[in-house]
Amino acid sequence: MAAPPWVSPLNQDVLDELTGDCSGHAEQMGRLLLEQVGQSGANGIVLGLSGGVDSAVAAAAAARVLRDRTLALVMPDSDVSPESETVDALGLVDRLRIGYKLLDISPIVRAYSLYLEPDERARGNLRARVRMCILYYYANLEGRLVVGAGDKSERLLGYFTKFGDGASDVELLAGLFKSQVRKVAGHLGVPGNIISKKSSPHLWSGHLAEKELGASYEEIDSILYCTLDRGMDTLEAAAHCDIDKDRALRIMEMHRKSAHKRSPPAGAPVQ
Ligand SMILES: Nc1ncnc2c1ncn2[C@@H]1O[C@H](COP(=O)(O)OP(=O)(O)OC[C@H]2O[C@@H]([n+]3cccc(C(=O)O)c3)[C@H](O)[C@@H]2O)[C@@H](O)[C@H]1O
Ligand SMILES: Nc1ncnc2c1ncn2[C@@H]1O[C@H](COP(=O)(O)OP(=O)(O)OP(=O)(O)O)[C@@H](O)[C@H]1O
Ligand SMILES: [Mg+2]
Repeated sequence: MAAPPWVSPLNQDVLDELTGDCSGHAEQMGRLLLEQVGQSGANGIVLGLSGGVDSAVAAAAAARVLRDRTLALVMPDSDVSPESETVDALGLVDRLRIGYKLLDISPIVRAYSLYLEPDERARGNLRARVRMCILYYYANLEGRLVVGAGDKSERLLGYFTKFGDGASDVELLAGLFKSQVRKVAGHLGVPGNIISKKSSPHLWSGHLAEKELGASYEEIDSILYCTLDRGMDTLEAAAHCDIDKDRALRIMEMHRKSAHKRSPPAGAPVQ
């Protein structure tokens, strides 16, 4: 089968280097969770479980150390979420033996839409923000911390909804590129179909991450790794990774333009 148009040939050595030894990451995530729950005095954690690989890894890491204190919220919007995602999320909850609630957010999103002019992107981000509100509802109700599952690739590109899925008390995957998350998922026993499925925010029908981003995660991870972790300039990284230079420049442009999503709001004190 021909590769989709947003995928270009790639230097596999770079990817092999960055996904090299992933054996310690699951333990690190467990330590971070225990430390944050311990220090805050929280009763446990709550996380959104979509059926995608990021939240599956977060849930599996949490189940290892806080099985009885982990609540997974499965929150499809039945107007746009594929049913297969909910089936995968519920299957994982069963396998991990963690507590869960299934809540269809479609009536909530529809209620907003009664009063707001239509816009696909704004409504898509609203879905992420409705999920955030429900996560914090349960955090308040049951004394839990909200655990976010944005990976390093998404965070560095700003590929998340500000104050939506980007809002949390603990970011569990922020140190792992998407390629690393997929490998750690294997160590944690996440089912193969969740690991290999195409990444998607499902904020609207037919929404696919790599299509919207215009590059594959392998390309994105290689460029971000070579520039930000290994200190190459963008064109050097593009040549090193065998990636089209305009694509590499676009990736780094997304990184620069999204700096505001990784910082406190302008004017807010940082201490
Ligand atoms: N320079 C600046 N300084 C300070 N603030 C700035 C700003 N530029 C924009 N802003 C603010 O940021 C807002 C835009 O950010 P935002 O509301 O997030 O919206 P935006 O970045 O336009 O959209 C979110 C993106 O993340 C993707 N996403 C969302 C959720 C989950 C996932 C996933 O992978 O699962 C992916 C989604 O597909 C979309 O591409 C602006 O409306 C403005 O309020
Ligand atoms: N239907 C859903 N139910 C519960 N939480 C959700 C749902 N959709 C998204 N989320 C939350 O928003 C986060 C961001 O979604 P995102 O699509 O980036 O992650 P993912 O689905 O776990 O993995 P992938 O990025 O590979 O699709 C998820 O990790 C999850 O916590
Ligand atoms: Mg997803």
